[in-house]
Amino acid sequence: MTLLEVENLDVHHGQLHAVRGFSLAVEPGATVAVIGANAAGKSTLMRAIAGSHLPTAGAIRLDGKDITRLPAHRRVAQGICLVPEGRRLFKSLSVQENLETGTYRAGTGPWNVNAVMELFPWMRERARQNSASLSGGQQQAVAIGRALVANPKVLLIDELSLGLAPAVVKQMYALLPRIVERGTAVLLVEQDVSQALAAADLVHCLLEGRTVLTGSPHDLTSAQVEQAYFGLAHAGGGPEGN
Ligand SMILES: Nc1ncnc2c1ncn2[C@@H]1O[C@H](COP(=O)(O)OP(=O)(O)OP(=O)(O)O)[C@@H](O)[C@H]1O
Repeated sequence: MTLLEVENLDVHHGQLHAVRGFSLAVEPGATVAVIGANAAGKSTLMRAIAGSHLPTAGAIRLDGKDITRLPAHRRVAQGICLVPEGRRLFKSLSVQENLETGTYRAGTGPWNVNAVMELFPWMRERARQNSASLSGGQQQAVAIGRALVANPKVLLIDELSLGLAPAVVKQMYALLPRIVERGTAVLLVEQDVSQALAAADLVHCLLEGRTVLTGSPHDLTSAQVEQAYFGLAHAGGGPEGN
């Protein structure tokens, strides 16, 4: 059964139609990427799936169960966790304390504070360090760890690479398979197209809130992706003109 299903989703900010007729399916163990330029609607989509912004139309199902109107905190308990854009750590708390906040309403599964510290070994030495004093990459790691300890079925990551040096981005992406191999599907939003294409089994390209291209990165040419990303021409390869 499809793990996460989004069907014909519309999301508004007042009069602004930010996400238009968006559909996607995330299968267990998959890594799915949503790419798109600034203001394409990526973060709005992630917040709608996480439950912090209610859609105006369409449906979101997890394990076949309709969660479209479920509040965000109850989605965490059902198995959806968001790593928000800009990390949003509790800056006055230590690394360990930030991780512990994620255990509230945690599901059962392989992840706990110890497992996260095995994934990011530097965290053990810095467990008591204030999170505000960490580098951007370290803060991103803590934000991912805080979401993982809730044992999500689907981990949503909004802009993994934002503000990070290329070498750090590479390290973070290199760890994604270790998350997926433990049974957590990943849905990520990314402006770094090459990283997203390298990591994902399936990619959706958003332009002004619509999917303009979708497919396996292996089947898409870089010209198709570029045209869809920048809205240069009819890109082909997916559901268009919703
Ligand atoms: N809270 C808000 N109130 C009003 N408009 C918003 C709000 N958040 C986003 N928007 C608008 O919705 C549209 C989509 O924004 P969104 O942040 O989802 O795009 P994005 O693809 O994530 O872009 P970025 O990569 O710049 O974060 C934009 O036009 C943006 O200005």
